[in-house]
Amino acid sequence: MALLRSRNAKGSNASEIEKKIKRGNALRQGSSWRGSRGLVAFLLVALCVCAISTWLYVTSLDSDITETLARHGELVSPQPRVYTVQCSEDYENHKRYPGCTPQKCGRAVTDGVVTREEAQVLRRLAERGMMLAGSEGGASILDLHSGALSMGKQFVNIYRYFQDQISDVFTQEDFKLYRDVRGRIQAVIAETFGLDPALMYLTKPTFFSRINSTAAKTQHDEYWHPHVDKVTYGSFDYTSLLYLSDYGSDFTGGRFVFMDQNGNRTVEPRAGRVSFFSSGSENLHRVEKVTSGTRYAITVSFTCDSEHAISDPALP
Ligand SMILES: O=C(O)CCC(=O)C(=O)O
Ligand SMILES: [Fe+2]
Repeated sequence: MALLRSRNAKGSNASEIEKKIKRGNALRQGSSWRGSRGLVAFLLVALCVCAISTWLYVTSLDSDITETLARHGELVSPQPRVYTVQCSEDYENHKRYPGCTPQKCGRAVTDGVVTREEAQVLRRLAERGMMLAGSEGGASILDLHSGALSMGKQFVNIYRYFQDQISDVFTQEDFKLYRDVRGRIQAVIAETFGLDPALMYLTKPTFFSRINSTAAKTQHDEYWHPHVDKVTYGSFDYTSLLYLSDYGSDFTGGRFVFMDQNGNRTVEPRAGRVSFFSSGSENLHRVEKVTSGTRYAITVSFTCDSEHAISDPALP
């Protein structure tokens, strides 16, 4: 009996030990599950941090832009949006022309000077002209005044090369529209910078540009380099750009960027939008590479020096 009891006692001891072991295992399992839950939470947080940093990095790559002066979707009208900047010393190395030489420098954007319909007519004119030839690389120009048109890796004079065919491509009305638009741009520049429009002259080059994402074949195709118009073109005192297509729908990339010391400021092209600025190094700028589609614009610039004046383009 005693043996039996002691065996029984041993038996109940054994089962208690077994229970304890099971409880211990269960507890250990529970705590390891809790441990792995902590690990999963940690991994999730780490993943989120990675995703947010990648997103921040990608958006910062997309734009080194500090400020957008005019977005594609907004209509800047009737008054131009004007940003004043301090004039550079560039003008001091040139003869001064009172009533024209920049005393107030800056940049401005307006959608109230050229209608979208007029921009479309000018764009068709550019398309027809460039259909005659065009660069092999991504950037073609057509200078209506000199007749220079990109052709392959060179330029041809459309007026000489295509002679009589030209009247099938451009009409007198096209040239009249160019003149009207040029006059309106001249007036808005004069008004904005406090100039006498009669003392400003159209200067060369004045050209249509067509840019797409084809790889550059020559230096002429490398439109994206930062530059100062007064240095690049010499005679320019005021530059204007009339956009003939829409950023975001006709093309991507291709924003105009003012490169200031404290950041980049961009203008998003919009058909009919005129962007204008004093041409000195206070307005260092570049065009972003076009990543898809085709971008059309016209550069129309003015000088204060009558010796650099050109007449409006006309059919020969
Ligand atoms: O097309 C543009 O937006 C700018 C062109 C330009 O910088 C230039 O013609 O000098
Ligand atoms: Fe420029």
